[in-house]
Amino acid sequence: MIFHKVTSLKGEVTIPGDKSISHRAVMFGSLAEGTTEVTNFLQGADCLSTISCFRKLGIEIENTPDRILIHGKGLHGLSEPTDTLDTGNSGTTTRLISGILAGQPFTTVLNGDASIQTRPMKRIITPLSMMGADITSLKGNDCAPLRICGSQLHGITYQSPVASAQVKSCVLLAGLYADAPTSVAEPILSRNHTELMLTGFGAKVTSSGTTATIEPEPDLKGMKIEIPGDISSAAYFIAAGLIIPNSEILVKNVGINPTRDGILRVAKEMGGDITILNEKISGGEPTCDLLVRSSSLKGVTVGGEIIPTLIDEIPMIAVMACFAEGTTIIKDAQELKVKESNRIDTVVTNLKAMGAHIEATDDGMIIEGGYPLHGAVIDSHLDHRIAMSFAVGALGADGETTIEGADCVKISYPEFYESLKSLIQQ
Ligand SMILES: O=C(O)C1=C[C@@H](OP(=O)(O)O)[C@@H](O)[C@H](O)C1
Ligand SMILES: C=C(OP(=O)(O)O)C(=O)O
Repeated sequence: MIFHKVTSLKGEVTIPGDKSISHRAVMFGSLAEGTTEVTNFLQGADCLSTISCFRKLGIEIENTPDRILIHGKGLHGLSEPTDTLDTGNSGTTTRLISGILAGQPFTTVLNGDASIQTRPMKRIITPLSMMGADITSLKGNDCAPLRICGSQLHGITYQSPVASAQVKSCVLLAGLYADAPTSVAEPILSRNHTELMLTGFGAKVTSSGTTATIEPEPDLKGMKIEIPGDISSAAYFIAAGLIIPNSEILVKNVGINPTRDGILRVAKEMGGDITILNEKISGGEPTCDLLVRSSSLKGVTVGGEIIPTLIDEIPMIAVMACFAEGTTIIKDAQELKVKESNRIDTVVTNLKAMGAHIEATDDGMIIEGGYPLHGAVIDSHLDHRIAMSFAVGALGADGETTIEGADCVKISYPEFYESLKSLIQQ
């Protein structure tokens, strides 16, 4: 897909449903008694992978344009699938479903695409094995394909070495099937959608600092869920509005859960002109609209506790930093190496191709902003976050930019390019 520099972005965009929350609605709705009705569900390929897996586990799920109906069968209502569950490109599907499958009285094999088959699964194999699960990486490389022979699980207290909501959620979901309460502590608090939504379904989940604890065998009851817009998708329009001159974008329906809102805090610290409007609670999560205007940005240091709250937005922050005066340092972000692509490498290589002054570090990158970017051929590595971040960067770069594998945005934001184009002023 080819992009050129634009002079101004104006208008409004409504952000589609949150990917993390959409996955969880399907999973928890499947484990609840009765029907769960979900509106503003994200029809991205990752969430469709979750639907397909739960259908194979015997759950009837009606997917219509205005709502999803999940006919849950209760905690013990899943049935043995007849073939491998395909988790596609989705780390969230792979890791969360593994926690559920560990507690089932049957064996399942899970696999996904080439990217999923390189993503680390030892981080879930270790705690699930401590709980008594029999889980094997079939190629012996601690990645998918995984075979999970479910069994009676034991409650554990687990200290996770990584701040990861996927690890935390996996262990808490296995804890639904354990013989005693299960606790997970993490080095820094990660997104808490699992804790919030499971509580809504009737589970007993308590959180204290960076530790979450779940009681086993709750009666989960189907419910209605309105999914808020995904701040990780909003990030592209926030950045676009700030870096493109003469721009004003109203970004509507953005989830601003404090465990996810790091991008807003960083954009404001960089000098971004962002006004929060219409704050409300939707589906148990805080949401708002954001009015974003072109701004003169300055470099910042991003590291420590804020990292889990903006981990998926770092490619966009790196591109934004090229349009800011001064130095931006991104650190404590080693997790970027184990996403859909190695996002330290893919960001640094592609930004260098556009003329940016950027160096990779072991846990992030250092960017000298203020040097104009020029068009280049960008390899997305089929990573949706890379394609979207560079599409925005291309609108501020001189000349022509080609994004290879641009179609991968279907993973988390199928309408991304249409929404971006609708803002371009001729
Ligand atoms: O739990 C989730 O929904 C997610 C957690 C994060 O991954 P980690 O748990 O690996 O940090 C994030 O990068 C991913 O996009 C979605
Ligand atoms: C890392 C991501 O997702 P997942 O881990 O679910 O593949 C992402 O969406 O940026």
